[in-house]
Amino acid sequence: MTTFIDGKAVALRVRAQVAAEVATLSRKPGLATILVGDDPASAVYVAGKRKAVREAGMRDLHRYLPATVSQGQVAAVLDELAADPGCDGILLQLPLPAHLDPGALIDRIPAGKDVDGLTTHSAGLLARGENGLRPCTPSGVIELLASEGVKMRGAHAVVVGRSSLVGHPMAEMLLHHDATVSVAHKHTTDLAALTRTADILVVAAGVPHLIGAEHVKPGAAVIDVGIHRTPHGLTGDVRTTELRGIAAQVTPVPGGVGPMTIAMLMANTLRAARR
Ligand SMILES: Nc1nc(=O)c2c([nH]1)NC[C@@H]1CN(c3ccc(C(=O)N[C@@H](CCC(=O)O)C(=O)O)cc3)C=[N+]21
Repeated sequence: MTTFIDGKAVALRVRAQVAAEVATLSRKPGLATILVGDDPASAVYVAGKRKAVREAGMRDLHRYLPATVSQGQVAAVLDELAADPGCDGILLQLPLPAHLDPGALIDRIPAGKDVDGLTTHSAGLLARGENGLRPCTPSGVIELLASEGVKMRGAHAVVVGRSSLVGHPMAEMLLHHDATVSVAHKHTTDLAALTRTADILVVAAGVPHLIGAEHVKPGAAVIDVGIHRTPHGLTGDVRTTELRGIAAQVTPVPGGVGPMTIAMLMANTLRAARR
């Protein structure tokens, strides 16, 4: 029996809880999403985040900047939001146009407003296991595993992908939950041999349909972080239908990890506002 994890339902629960707590605050938390340029996928994700902000009873402080904007102009917007007491969280949507340096811009966000958990400061707190704001997508994966009762302590977790947005923080968060963690990437010599030893398999490779039945141990929990727009609709990094009857749990795309990313962003913004 394979359970298809309903990420949308878990996300709605998290968002409802955030909204209930926001309603008790004397001041509405504000989240600034910053979208640079006209990448159509980014526009969809940012629209989803702004809708969630409004539905949580928070203030939408969205900024749009044209693709031709300079590094200094983006920095000025970030600095203005950093100084604004009504702004509790700042999210710079990635990817940025190629002429901009994302690392330098992200690091202008103060740690207390880093609701994406992507600054050098937040990454350092995560690496040291200290309190801080955590990246939303790996937080959402942890929340999904917990809500499904998947045991992390002592499990072998394999993370496919090592990006600073997902793979790397994901591995660290699984470590903090006492899993034994392996990280695979494009230079891994025998991917299937490694992933077949995984009790928990988190796939964040950015390669459509990379993972199939031959990669999965019977009874494993498989989390698909990939999201790709094809002429036939959205698909992930996992050939999910092949895993029916093999995996114990699997997340669909859409309706799996994506909605959790947005839910954890709302939870981070509430946390940032409280401090
Ligand atoms: N600074 C930054 N922070 C991010 O968190 C960030 C980012 N940059 N860049 C891109 C990725 C991607 N991402 C998603 C958010 C929601 C869905 C989502 O809601 N997906 C829906 C489908 C929505 C659709 O139609 O595409 C689902 O999977 O069911 C997906 C992907 C956040 N990202």
